[in-house]
Amino acid sequence: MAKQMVDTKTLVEFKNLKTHFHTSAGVVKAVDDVSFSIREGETLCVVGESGCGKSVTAMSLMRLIETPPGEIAGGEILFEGTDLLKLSKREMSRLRGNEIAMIFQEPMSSLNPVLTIGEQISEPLLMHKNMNRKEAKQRAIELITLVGIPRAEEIFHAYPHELSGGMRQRIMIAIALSCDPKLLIADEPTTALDVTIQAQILDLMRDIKTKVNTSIMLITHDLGVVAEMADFVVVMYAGKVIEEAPVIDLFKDPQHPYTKGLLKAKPVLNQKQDRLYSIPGQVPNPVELGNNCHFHDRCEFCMEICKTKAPPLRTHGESKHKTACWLYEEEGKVQ
Ligand SMILES: Nc1ncnc2c1ncn2[C@@H]1O[C@H](COP(=O)(O)OP(=O)(O)OP(=O)(O)O)[C@@H](O)[C@H]1O
Repeated sequence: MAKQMVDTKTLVEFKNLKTHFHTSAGVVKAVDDVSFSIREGETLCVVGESGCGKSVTAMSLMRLIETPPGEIAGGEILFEGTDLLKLSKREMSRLRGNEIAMIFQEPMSSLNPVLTIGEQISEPLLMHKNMNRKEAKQRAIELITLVGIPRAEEIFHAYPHELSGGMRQRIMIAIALSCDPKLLIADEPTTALDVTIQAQILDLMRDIKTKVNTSIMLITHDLGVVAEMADFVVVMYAGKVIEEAPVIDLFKDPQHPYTKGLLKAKPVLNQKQDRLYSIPGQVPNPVELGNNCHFHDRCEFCMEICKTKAPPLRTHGESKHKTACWLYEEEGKVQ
């Protein structure tokens, strides 16, 4: 596990973010009143089952939510104190790819098949860093080397289809890092890769972290990735943050029954398990969510209050560890 962070400056602050989608079936509250912060130099993992709102949170930050059907219905996303939601399209595109960069799941669909790797790494350098072609080429070759690809000069002239999946993802990381972003968002960056390549890409990201002081927002459903990469973890469920904590606290002392379930569902090496535990039930229909605990009907500790009232996300015990669960509230205990 990564070592615990000492208190540093906040880089990003999500404040009561609400991102909704208007569909024929009703309003999907994909992100429903979400607040958390990413500190400078920190790797923050957002974890949760499919459909819980991880990607929509990141896409809201990038201002890439398609409107309609999507809509940012409320809240703020402060980046170094500036609300990204209030920036003009022009101001936002100046930040995107420059101060904030993103790596997507599928590198092939993010790379342009008709441009060489060199042209694609150089583009943000020409656009955002005012470099000339020669300077951009030199920097591109440095970046190809930084992401662990040998024969950088040759790769500079290659096209995406000439590279393997793992190499293409390395190139996406090189493009994302080209302008020294303050924030790197990686949305399931290894999901489309096979297991050995996944491990190599994670090693690369960790290695890069020690060379450049970028904050990373890493989206994953894999707790193994969380354990290896995170300083801090935000657990989402059905559009809400239900627990957040420094990584060591989360693994040592998970509080929310959903987090406990996720941890139980993870296979443990060198430990015989007859059947892999899985959390009973399913994620609720996103158009039918009430103002209650969205996990209540899957929770073995469900109380009356859980069905009718949403629990607040609050500190219980260690100061950076927060949980949204009535089990930890006086109001819940008296029910
Ligand atoms: N364009 C859209 N129109 C309607 N609903 C959408 C749209 N995009 C996302 N959603 C809904 O928003 C919710 C959150 O989706 P999101 O992609 O953020 O989940 P996720 O946690 O990232 O899952 P995954 O790991 O599968 O990507 C889901 O219920 C999804 O169906």
